Amino acid sequence: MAASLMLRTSSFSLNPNSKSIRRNPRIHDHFPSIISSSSSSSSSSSDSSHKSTLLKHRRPADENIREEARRQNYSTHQHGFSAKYVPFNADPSSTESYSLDEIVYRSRSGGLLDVQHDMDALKKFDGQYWKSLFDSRVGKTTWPYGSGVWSKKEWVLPEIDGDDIISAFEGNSNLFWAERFGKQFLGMNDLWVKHCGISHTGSFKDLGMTVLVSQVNRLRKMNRPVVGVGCASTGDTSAALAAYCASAGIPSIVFLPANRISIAQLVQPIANGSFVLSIDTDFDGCMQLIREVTAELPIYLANSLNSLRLEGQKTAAIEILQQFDWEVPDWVIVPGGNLGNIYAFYKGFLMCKELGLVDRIPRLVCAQAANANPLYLHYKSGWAEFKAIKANTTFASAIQIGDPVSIDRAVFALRNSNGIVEEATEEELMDAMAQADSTGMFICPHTGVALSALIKLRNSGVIKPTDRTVVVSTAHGLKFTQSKIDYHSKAIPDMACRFANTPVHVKADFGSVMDVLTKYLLSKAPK
Ligand SMILES: Cc1ncc(COP(=O)(O)O)c(C=O)c1O
Ligand SMILES: N[C@@H](CCOP(=O)(O)O)C(=O)O
Repeated sequence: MAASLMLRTSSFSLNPNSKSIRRNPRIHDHFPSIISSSSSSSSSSSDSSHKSTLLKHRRPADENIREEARRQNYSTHQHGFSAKYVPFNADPSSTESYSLDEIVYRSRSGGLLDVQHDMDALKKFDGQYWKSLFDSRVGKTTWPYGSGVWSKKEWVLPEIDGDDIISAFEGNSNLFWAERFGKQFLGMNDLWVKHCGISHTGSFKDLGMTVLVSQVNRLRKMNRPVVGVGCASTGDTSAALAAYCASAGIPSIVFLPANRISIAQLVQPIANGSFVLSIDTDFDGCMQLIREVTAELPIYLANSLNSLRLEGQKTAAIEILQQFDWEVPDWVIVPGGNLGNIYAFYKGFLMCKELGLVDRIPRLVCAQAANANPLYLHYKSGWAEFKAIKANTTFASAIQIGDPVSIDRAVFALRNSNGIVEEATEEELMDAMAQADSTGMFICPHTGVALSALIKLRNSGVIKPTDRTVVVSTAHGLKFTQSKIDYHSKAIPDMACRFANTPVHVKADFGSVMDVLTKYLLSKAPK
């Protein structure tokens, strides 16, 4: 009785895509439990009170969503989907590979690793099948598919049990139509900002961290030697690591460059109970130290050197395609620092192409602060020998990185997507941030770097007015209020702060207030 109630009630879950699911009988064969909760309607009752009673009792009152998923056995093991670590960009003849249950960050030769999926198993299902499946999971609270990352579980960590997943239902972030910014500053009508920073800990790092901490949770249950999880950070990775570890009850350790991250970012791991080390060096120094430490102690490395992270981050690319109804934008612009994310985007787009969801991938642009621009210099040299640099201070503090661990991944992504690298000076990135904010956004300086790159590429005619363009916004503007205060109070040496909106100090009397308001309204009146 309870089960049939559940099936009937689920049919009222108003899945906007249930029609497309019904058109594809193969999904019913392979994911019966999923389909039963999305399209098994047998009721045409118009009695809405009956429907709402049924909705209320979708699962027994003493059962939570994780238990519900367990009972329905949403496992995908039976379909033979799997993934393993292989050396990044390995020669096709290479047989080196590692189980994802091993603790390994580098290949035998010391190179990067990549997570390789069994594409033959995934290809047994066509593009329409995957589109329908992913679409059917958006906007639900079904464990774990309510997450934008885990809604693509088969392409992320196919073998992990739902019980081991640590998720804050991250992802599914707003793809914002930047109507006024596009029109006013660029003459563009199809400009979008993917707000990855409007998320659980305020940056895109949540997408990768849910995957990494879930896998750690699994490893610990398997009694693998993982006492804690650690990272070096410019502020966002540490915030995400702290939150997901706190949620899982796993100790986290973060190495932060002293006095180089915002107060908002510093307080995040403190509040979430991380063991916080403030170290007198820059991010590259912290990164070096965490690599050495994780080689000695039972601390699992959570930086994007660990390719697990990128499996989660790549879902932002898939989500962009999904939000455009599986149409491919012309350009995607991503701010780059340690350079994992640009590769994650490439990988997400490429998987969609290889599995038949789309027929091409967008051109990628990686945007760097001119004060921390090793990739830009490498690009300008025609990809000659890469040279790490000493990164200078930048308002885009989360990308103040001179020796990015994922340099090879980034070069690969850019070369294979006909990509471009641009840079932005401090004045350019701060102006772009202020301009965007003046049109109703509230972005971080890193997004300012990406918007500056867009402005340059529009001005040079590389990006056309009607090109569909997505700028990836990587963190929440509220993490970087001090830089906005400095800008708007014109307190930045050698910067004109052309778009500053300085508060007016006014005496507390009616006449003074009237005077300033009259002047203001006259300046705004239509000419
Ligand atoms: C807010 C923000 N934007 C962009 C980046 C760059 O991402 P990646 O290091 O993957 O290049 C980072 C971190 O490095 C970040 O924290
Ligand atoms: N911006 C990052 C720098 C580290 O990048 P990761 O992706 O390798 O963890 C941060 O927020 O720490």
